[in-house]
Amino acid sequence: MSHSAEPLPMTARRSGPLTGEAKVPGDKSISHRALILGALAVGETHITGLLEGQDVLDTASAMRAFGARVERLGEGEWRVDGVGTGGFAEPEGVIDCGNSGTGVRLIMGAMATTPITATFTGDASLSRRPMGRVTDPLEQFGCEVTAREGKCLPVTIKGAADPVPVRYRTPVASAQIKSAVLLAGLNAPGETVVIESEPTRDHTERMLAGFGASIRTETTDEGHVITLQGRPELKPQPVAVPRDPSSAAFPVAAALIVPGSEIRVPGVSRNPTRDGLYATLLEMGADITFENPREEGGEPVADLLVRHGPLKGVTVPPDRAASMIDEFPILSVIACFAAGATVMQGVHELRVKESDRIDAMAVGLRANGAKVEDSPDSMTVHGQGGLTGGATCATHLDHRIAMSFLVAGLASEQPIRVDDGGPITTSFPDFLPLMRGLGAQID
Ligand SMILES: O=C(O)C1=C[C@@H](OP(=O)(O)O)[C@@H](O)[C@H](O)C1
Ligand SMILES: C=C(OP(=O)(O)O)C(=O)O
Repeated sequence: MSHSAEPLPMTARRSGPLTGEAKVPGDKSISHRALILGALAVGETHITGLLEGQDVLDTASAMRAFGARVERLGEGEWRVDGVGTGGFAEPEGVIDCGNSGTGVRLIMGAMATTPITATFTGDASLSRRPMGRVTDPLEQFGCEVTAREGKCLPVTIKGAADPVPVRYRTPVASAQIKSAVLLAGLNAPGETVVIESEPTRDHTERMLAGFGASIRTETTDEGHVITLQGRPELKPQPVAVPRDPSSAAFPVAAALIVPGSEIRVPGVSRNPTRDGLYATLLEMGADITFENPREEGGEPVADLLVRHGPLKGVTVPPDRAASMIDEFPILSVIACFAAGATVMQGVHELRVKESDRIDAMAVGLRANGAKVEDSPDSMTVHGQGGLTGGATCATHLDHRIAMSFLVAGLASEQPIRVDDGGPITTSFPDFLPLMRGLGAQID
């Protein structure tokens, strides 16, 4: 579902030291996958720590529409009664994935090799995003796709009655493309293979293995090669969703740039395929310690202790981009408070997210006094140890753009306003109370 049509302006003001504990919500990527794999397993999957953001709630509704029983038992606690690989029923209505690229692309993959027809829609942001990157490889399995001009939503897929397995090299580093192909491969006979040049987040592979699928990953001369044996019987597993490192990035950034701050962020995933921002922050000289490292629900996690301190600009290499793809907007804010230039390379994918994130950040930061350069594939912020603020930023239906500018306003000289904070509920429904609890002035 799309969030309410009424824009929700918000303002962040210079705040005193942020202190306390920031319990950020469950990981969005893992939450989508838990619901989808739960729906494709035979029997009952019990999920704890599920992110109850709109993106994930839309995936839960979609799984119901395809015939799974999906029930909320309590806060973050959900039960999914799955229909088995290839067991999806034809949905009666249109599948509205709201704002979520992950939701729509993974669900298209999950139904493309079952002989049913489904039509997918989304909000204005999702309707602008490219779907051909997923529907092209799905057609190779034998499904039929009709889409709006430019291969955008609405998309209708007539699933393959007699699917064939696929060997596919992803043209861009994208876990959504990889995952859509693997999920389609679940109901194709034989081996489905995905080859990526750069490794991307591996939650689908980890969870498929956890649910009993035969899946292996090798690094060869061809790249990163993932091979899935089709038609497994997926066995329900308890899934404990770790806290989302992409959501943690916002309170972490706020603590780094607001003088005198010291916060703890417990139980955050430290999956190496998601860790690029934290590697970058350490190179910038950030005072972050990772305490109590442990394994939870098949993912490495740690408690973060974050303190304000001086930061210096760095160059982020292109081969790190995939491991921090959603964190560049907030990194560009942190970079304004560092000394010297922060250069972000290989970031062209940011142009096809909920908004063109390079443009949205460059325009908004410049309006608030920052010196920013951008190219089709890069962004450079010339850090001046602070930000003037005072301007209103357009968020373009993009939760990460909204949260990034609100964090910036906590340490800028003048308040920073966003035109619409409504989309924040897609990934971080408790962002405002959590940040206010640390001492942030946002209203
Ligand atoms: O697979 C996933 O859960 C995601 C993959 C990334 O997208 P791409 O696959 O388009 O890079 C990321 O930006 C998105 O927030 C979540
Ligand atoms: C890009 C994002 O999500 P999605 O692609 O699922 O819309 C994000 O959460 O930053």
